[in-house]
Amino acid sequence: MGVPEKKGKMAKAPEAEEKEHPVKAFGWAARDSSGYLFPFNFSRRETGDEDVRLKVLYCGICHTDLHFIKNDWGISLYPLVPGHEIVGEVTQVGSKVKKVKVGDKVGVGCRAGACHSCENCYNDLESYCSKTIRTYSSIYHDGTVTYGGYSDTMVAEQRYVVRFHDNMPLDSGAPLLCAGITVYSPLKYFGLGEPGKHVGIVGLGGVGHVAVKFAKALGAKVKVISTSPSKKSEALDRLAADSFLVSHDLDQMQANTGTLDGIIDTVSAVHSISPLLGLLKSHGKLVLVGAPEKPLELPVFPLISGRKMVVGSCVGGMKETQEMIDFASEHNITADIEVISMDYVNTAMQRLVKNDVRYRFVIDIGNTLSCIYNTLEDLLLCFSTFRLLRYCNTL
Ligand SMILES: NC(=O)c1ccc[n+]([C@@H]2O[C@H](COP(=O)([O-])OP(=O)(O)OC[C@H]3O[C@@H](n4cnc5c(N)ncnc54)[C@H](O)[C@@H]3O)[C@@H](O)[C@H]2O)c1
Ligand SMILES: [Zn+2]
Ligand SMILES: [Zn+2]
Repeated sequence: MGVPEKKGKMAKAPEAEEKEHPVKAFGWAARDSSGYLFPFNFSRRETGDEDVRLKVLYCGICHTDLHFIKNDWGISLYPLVPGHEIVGEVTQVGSKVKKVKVGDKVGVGCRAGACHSCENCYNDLESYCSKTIRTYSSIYHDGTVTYGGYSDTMVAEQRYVVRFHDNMPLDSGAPLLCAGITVYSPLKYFGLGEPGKHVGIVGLGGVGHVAVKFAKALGAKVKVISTSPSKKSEALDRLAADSFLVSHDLDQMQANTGTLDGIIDTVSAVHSISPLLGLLKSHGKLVLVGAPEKPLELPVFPLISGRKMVVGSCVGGMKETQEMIDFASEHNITADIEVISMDYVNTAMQRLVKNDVRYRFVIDIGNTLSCIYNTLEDLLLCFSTFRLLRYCNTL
């Protein structure tokens, strides 16, 4: 997800916003920073001329969802429906939509809108627009709060919809809409995803494991740098990385000094970047995409002496997101996933905190969200009937 600047205290969405649009929607939302998600009724706008409506089928769980539901960055709007790795089937299109048609399989990622008139927008870099609108927990053009993909239905402007190819599985393809573009974009922009380049990937989680796949497919040599020696065989055998380095093994780190052209750092928590800078060649680039809630310490001397760069990257523009999906489709790149039902989401969040997932949870929204809804309705109906019968008996 686009990582926003930290601002002030948590905001609260006005209660009235939950039902202010004409189209009923149902999802799961966090109501406060306890991070617990509950079933939630809300509403979505009508399908506008430029809009695509979809039935949500799958939605990945990004660590950003966890940051947001816990208000780690101080910008969460509650109630908050997370989810920005959304795949679904188009059910309706506006009169000006040319890009997709009813029945197409499409994806919606981290962005719902932008100003479309600034330099970044002209250059198809919507995620860097100062008025960028996130898929959830953001304020849309009409002043209402955006809600994400842990929900049955979604509506998105066609510019923010990407086409899925027939050979792309919908469940394991979903995480590419955030994790995929988050690594594809800096690999391309910083010239690291190229034959002859040696790239390090730090943090073998949802974003990191996809980074290995894209970097390999783009022709780079890949080294995984991890705190967990247990991930070595997975990195080498399952993800086809070229080598593996345990970050707290000082001998291994020393032996690899000055070997990497660049590093993509996906770590979600505060950590020391000093040892990573040591792994870079002169003029090497450390690209931060992980978004810890507190600032990292920046050691200046290794930067000066090696003319090294520490840079950041925020998802990617919509044109590049489509390019990434096309590339992934051509090279059979998908995420390694564990598909879960909607009612497992709170357990999944607890497991994500403990890094207990290989490597991305994906919620089977299409088959499990409506069931829960129906089950809840059925339960309410049974309860009412039961009370009625009891009432009759006592007469
Ligand atoms: N820049 C962007 O546009 C963008 C996009 C997507 C996600 N993100 C951010 O990237 C981060 C990773 O997201 P994810 O979905 O891959 O999360 P994840 O939980 O799947 O993976 C995080 C990885 O970091 C490792 N890690 C955690 N704490 C660590 C520590 N102290 N030291 C070393 N390694 C540690 C974990 O073992 C895991 O491999 C999150 O902060 C997320 O918000 C940023
Ligand atoms: Zn994300
Ligand atoms: Zn703009």
